[in-house]
Amino acid sequence: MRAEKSSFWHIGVIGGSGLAAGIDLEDAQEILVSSPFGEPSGPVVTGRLGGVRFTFMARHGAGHRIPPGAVNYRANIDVLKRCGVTDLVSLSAVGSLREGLAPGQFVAVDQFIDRTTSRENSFFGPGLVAHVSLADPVCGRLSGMLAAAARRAGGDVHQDGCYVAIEGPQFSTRAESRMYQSWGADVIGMTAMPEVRLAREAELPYALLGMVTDYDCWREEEAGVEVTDVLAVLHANARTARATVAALAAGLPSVREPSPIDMALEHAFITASDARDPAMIARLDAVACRIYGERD
Ligand SMILES: CSC[C@H]1O[C@H](OP(=O)(O)O)[C@H](O)[C@@H]1O
Ligand SMILES: Nc1ncnc2[nH]cnc12
Repeated sequence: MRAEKSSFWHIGVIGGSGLAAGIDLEDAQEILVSSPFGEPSGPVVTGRLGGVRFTFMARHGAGHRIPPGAVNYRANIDVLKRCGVTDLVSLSAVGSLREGLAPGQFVAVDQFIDRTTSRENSFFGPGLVAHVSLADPVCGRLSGMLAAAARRAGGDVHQDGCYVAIEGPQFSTRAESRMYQSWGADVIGMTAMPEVRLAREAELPYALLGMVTDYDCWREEEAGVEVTDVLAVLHANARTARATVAALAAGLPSVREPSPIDMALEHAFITASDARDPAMIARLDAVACRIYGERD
């Protein structure tokens, strides 16, 4: 395992609802990678796109078997890091909390409000305490390139969206939906948290492109969200989502300059070196490979 990231891009893509079929990769290989954090959502598919390595994982597993609250986000991020991913892109279905964000459009998300209640949200804990900064949870460089790629692929893309992550699996009540609007959230979903937190702990720059599928339930005159409507919009936009990934590959600079997020753990540990739990350290061989991984 590499201790430092190389100057080559290796883009991880986590495909959400409607994207379990994956992305089109050359020389694609399916690999089941195990993780000390338990079962990931499934195997990854790794291959190349325009000379760039991509590794894809279906967030809800093949056939969408795993609900948002049961996704093993830690194992998924650990596995992607273990594969050598340098940067991580999430393609997610989101509901809109704004009139101006219509179904079929895309939103580059840059902020989050976490309303999830029962998920493992850190790789660290008793025996090894770490606090990373999450003030700017998304990588501006990656998010900018992803949004530009989505536009080149024909998508209508809004910038600077705030995503409220709910526990689900039920959709919100109308009162909740209006409350989230009043908090300044623009879109709503069930999966970005704790994925964003864990990507940062794993020193992986992260960007999320939301595909707006519905208006949630804040519009009095409209019925609540139905999965069939969500899926209809997703299927109509799946081609653009795939074309976005291809456009991202085509638009990446040939050399990956380092990101400050590559060093997110640098000042995060607070547990004294001699008080750190060796068992905790052992399972961080991928997540914190820069610090605790085997060196070549
Ligand atoms: C099928 S609608 C609800 C479902 O869709 C979103 O998932 P993902 O972010 O993986 O695309 C949403 O967060 C819910 O999990
Ligand atoms: N309205 C909504 N609420 C939560 N998650 C969603 N995913 C897509 N639409 C959603």
